[in-house]
Amino acid sequence: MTSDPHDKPAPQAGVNDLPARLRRRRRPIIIGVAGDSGSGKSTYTQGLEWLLGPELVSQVSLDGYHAEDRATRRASGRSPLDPEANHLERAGTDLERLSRGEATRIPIYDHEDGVFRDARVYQPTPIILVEGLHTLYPALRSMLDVAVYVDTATEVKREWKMRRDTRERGYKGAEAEAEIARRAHQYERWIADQEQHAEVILRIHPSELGKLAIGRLSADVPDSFYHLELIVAPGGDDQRSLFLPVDLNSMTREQAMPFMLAIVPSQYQARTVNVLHVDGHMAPAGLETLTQSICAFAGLDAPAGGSGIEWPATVRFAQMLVAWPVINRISAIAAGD
Ligand SMILES: Nc1ncnc2c1ncn2[C@@H]1O[C@H](COP(=O)(O)OP(=O)(O)OP(=O)(O)O)[C@@H](O)[C@H]1O
Ligand SMILES: O=C(CO)[C@H](O)[C@H](O)COP(=O)(O)O
Repeated sequence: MTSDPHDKPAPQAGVNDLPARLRRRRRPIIIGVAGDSGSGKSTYTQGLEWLLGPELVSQVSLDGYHAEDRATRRASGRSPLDPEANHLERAGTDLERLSRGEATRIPIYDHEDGVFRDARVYQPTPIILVEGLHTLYPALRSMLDVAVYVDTATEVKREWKMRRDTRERGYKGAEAEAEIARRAHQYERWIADQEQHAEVILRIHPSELGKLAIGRLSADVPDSFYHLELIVAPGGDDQRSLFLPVDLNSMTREQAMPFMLAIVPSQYQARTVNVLHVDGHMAPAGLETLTQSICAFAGLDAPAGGSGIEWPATVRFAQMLVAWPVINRISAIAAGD
């Protein structure tokens, strides 16, 4: 760790042939992502899959390790947020096998109807994204090469979860409401503490641009605008991840406003971290430059569309914000082999 992150050079583009290095490795790199249900874990890590492609990256969901399916939970009253209602030791054993590069049977939970499907034999890719409610619990944490936590404000998470669970997971509105209310204290009790173990934290709040205006904000703030807060603690000597590979100030020169950027070196939980705040309109040119800079740094071809989902610019931007420190860490690991 450094006490003064300012004296570090900016990252150079094109220094790292990451795909070739990753293909040469025998053991996968494991990225763990934890956070509440509906916080955006899958959404915000899909940027890594988009950048690196399915040959190099795949996801494992820990939801398959729930001890009970939805109908059983309704009868028992247990919550999937309770670590005791999950087979975390078994998840740890499976993850250990994957980390040795061995094909492993992974249990599958199907959210569409809330039942378990047949376990699937999973062939490890060079990078494995493990996402779930308890990913940074002790049973799993020691196997992770990078730990990420997504912390989305309650009101934002509520809206996203309501919409998704009623449209895609077969919940009735009232039922989804009741479930969210029931889980509020469970989140604080069982999930939130994992944040202290993460080296990359993404916080998402409602847009705060209105508070920065003098008098009244004279621009639209659509519902899709959020205040993103990216907290990065360097892993080992990896100082590059603290800084974005581009000067985002150029985004303020775009026609479209409003936009806010702040970079705040901080001490947080006894660690030196950098905190990046962005809020508002994510200009397409800035997003493109950020994507290209990450690709150039890692020696990646620019992604040719392909994830099947056209993400709004605000979501894609957050995906790239998370991808940057993670790719830095992956590069440092792959370079050290
Ligand atoms: N910036 C955003 N704007 C609008 N919707 C978003 C945004 N980010 C995520 N969402 C939506 O929020 C919902 C929850 O996201 P996601 O499924 O990624 O969460 P999760 O943490 O993986 O949830 P779970 O653990 O329950 O599977 C999804 O429908 C996703 O499309
Ligand atoms: O906390 C969750 C993580 O996604 C889910 O609620 C849990 O996996 C159970 O899923 P479902 O609500 O679809 O039965």
